[in-house]
Amino acid sequence: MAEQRIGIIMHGVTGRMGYNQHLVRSILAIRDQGGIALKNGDQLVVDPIIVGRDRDKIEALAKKHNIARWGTDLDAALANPDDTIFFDAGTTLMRAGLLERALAAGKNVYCEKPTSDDLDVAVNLAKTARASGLKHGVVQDKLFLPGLMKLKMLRDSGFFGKILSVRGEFGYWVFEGDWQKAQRPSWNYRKNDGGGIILDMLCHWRYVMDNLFGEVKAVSCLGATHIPQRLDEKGNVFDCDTDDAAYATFELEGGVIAQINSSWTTRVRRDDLVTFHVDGTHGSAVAGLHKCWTQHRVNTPKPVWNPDQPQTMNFFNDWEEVPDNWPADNGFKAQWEMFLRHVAEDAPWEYGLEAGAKGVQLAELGLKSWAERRWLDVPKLEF
Ligand SMILES: NC(=O)C1=CN([C@@H]2O[C@H](COP(=O)(O)OP(=O)(O)OC[C@H]3O[C@@H](n4cnc5c(N)ncnc54)[C@H](OP(=O)(O)O)[C@@H]3O)[C@@H](O)[C@H]2O)C=CC1
Ligand SMILES: O=C1CO[C@H](CO)[C@@H](O)[C@@H]1O
Repeated sequence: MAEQRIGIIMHGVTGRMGYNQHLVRSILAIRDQGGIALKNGDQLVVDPIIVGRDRDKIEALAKKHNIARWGTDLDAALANPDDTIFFDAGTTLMRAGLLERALAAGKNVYCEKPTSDDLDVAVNLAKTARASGLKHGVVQDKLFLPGLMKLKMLRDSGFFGKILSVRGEFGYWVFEGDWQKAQRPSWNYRKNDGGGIILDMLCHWRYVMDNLFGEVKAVSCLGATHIPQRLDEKGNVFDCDTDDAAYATFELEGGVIAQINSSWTTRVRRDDLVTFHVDGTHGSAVAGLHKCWTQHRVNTPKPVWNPDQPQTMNFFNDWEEVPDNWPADNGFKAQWEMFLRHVAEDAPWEYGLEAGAKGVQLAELGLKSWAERRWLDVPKLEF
């Protein structure tokens, strides 16, 4: 068995996502498991260099995790021909510019979502990546969640019959930062810093719906800024000028109707932080991040509306859990492994920057629908 090295420039690893999901739980986990086995029997071994603007933070991370290569000079990192992948989980607004630079330096590129806050920029980025012949990709982590993979299995098995509708509930309470520390960065609530839950979440919902329930054809979205002021990381009060909740309805291919609420201002009383309830002619299912419950047409109870009596039926008892028939790895790591295989041995890959642009498109249309108070069609993008 021969060893093949792959050099990865990682940017944004001092942030929440870059550190937890991409550095520690993906690339370092892949390093520590000894790499990944390629089809030809070789072992692909990852060799990251972490790059960021804050020397102290980057150096401390490198020391803590035994990462030999680190730096603050991105141009120098991009100039090294031995590193063939550039990854970004930094701030949304810098993403497209960084990826353009990396593509110009001949790097394969992979990144967090959204690829931009502007559709034209996202489309041009996808076009540039396509024209370069380099490999490119965007994180679509929700597709790798066990709960959503179970929904896909149910759909592929024909369990649902015809899918009629989908109700998605995403969210939890994000503390304002006064008497409890906020658990999200403050830029999420400032438009000029790339914040807003519509931009954050509609790009996820685009690939979830396209891949699991039907291509998105039209959107109607109402946003809200429920909490007008919060405290930032330094304890200073700031004005929130962008949406912290979004109430959206979508028309999908095949007549499926999807409603998805996304909120940082809701208290959870449901199975998980995100749940999708799918109703079909033959069966229904409710999936959270990991678990999924089903109710087939033959197991469907027949309730009778009688407001004069307390409810006697326990509706939760009529659902059966889908077993865990395959091992669940971290979804970000699973997608990283696919991307590494795509780069190293041209393995199939469906998550290019075109998919990233489609996510930005839905977010942009969601914002426009809110501003103009109307339904909008989702046109097909050309790359
Ligand atoms: N797929 C998913 O589930 C999720 C994806 N995301 C996406 O990930 C990205 C990062 O989000 P998150 O981790 O929450 O954000 P954080 O605020 O935690 O991290 C931001 C990162 O960007 C860097 N950065 C910020 N401003 C600058 C600048 N001016 N110049 C250079 N570097 C800068 C920070 O570096 P420094 O430490 O030096 O400040 C840090 O590494 C966003 O695009 C977001 O949409 C976010 C949440 C979930
Ligand atoms: O993109 C995202 C996906 O889900 C996460 C869970 O809250 C969010 O933090 C987020 O910003």
